[in-house]
Amino acid sequence: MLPRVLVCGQYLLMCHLPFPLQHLISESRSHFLSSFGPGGPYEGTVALYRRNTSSAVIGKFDAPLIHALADTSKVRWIAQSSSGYDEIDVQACKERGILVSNTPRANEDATATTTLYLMISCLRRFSMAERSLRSGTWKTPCDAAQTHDVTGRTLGIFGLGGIGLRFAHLAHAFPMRIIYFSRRKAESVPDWCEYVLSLEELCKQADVLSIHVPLNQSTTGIIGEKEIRTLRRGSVLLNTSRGRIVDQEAMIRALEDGHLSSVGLDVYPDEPRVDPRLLTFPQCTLLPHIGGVSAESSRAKELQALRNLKAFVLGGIGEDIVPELKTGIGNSTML
Ligand SMILES: O=CC(=O)O
Repeated sequence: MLPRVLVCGQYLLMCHLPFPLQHLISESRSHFLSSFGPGGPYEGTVALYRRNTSSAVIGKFDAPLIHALADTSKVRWIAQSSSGYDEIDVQACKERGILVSNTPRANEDATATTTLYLMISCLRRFSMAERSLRSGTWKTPCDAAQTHDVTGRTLGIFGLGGIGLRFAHLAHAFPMRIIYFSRRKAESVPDWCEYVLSLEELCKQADVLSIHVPLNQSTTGIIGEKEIRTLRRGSVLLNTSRGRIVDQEAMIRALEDGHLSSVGLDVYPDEPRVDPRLLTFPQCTLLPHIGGVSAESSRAKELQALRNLKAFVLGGIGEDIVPELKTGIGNSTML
């Protein structure tokens, strides 16, 4: 039997592939996990193409799912079609010899553009102004004279990966002063992109703090009460990464007492649920996790995930393995 790839989640491309694609037909997690055996619809599957949309049917790829998958199937590769892979328990994958790839780069421009929009909208209150026009009250209650120019402000970028750097370039055009903090000082970044030595220093200096680190154990809740209160009064917080990186309760308290003038969010801790208290701050701009999605980025993500799968199926090892799994690869290849 030819090795097969199972598509979990939305998949749009029509292209010729050197392996058969099976689409998910399961309507429950238990059906999914019991379908890899002999005679089952997913028999012969060695790799999965995955999007987060599959969670609605089969749930997150948490430790129980990964262990069950390893026990009942020959799956050795999960190609996540997005840059974030926090819905996959990579430690469990490591224990069971399953590799995970993601699609870094593919949505850098889309996500950076979304962050730019959120920043402009928070400072100039454009989303609020549009809502006043649409509700028939023209400019009221948005008072444009109370809004702020972007030019000349200090943008603090937390995490200077591909998206953070692309956003830095876009924001520098105003110009803004750009500072960043990452686990390490980035190589070959422009001189105008200044490294600061700690997250605390970043928060002290920024008028706008923008989050571009991935969600993992060490970043969960990393922007908490202390970091938010270290920002100057009236600062803006932007998050297009993952909701759980910010302590939502601390953020809402800071909106309530005016320490944060507004927040621009594309992500929330418990999506698709949005805490109703956030809707009571009209000056905030809130998007429904669409930041990394455009026609171009969706195509690029699918192509990149398929390239990773093709390399795995044909050569025994794919590309874009997530950092946590880059060591000890030898045991997990198909060959
Ligand atoms: O949120 C979008 C992504 O992780 O690509």
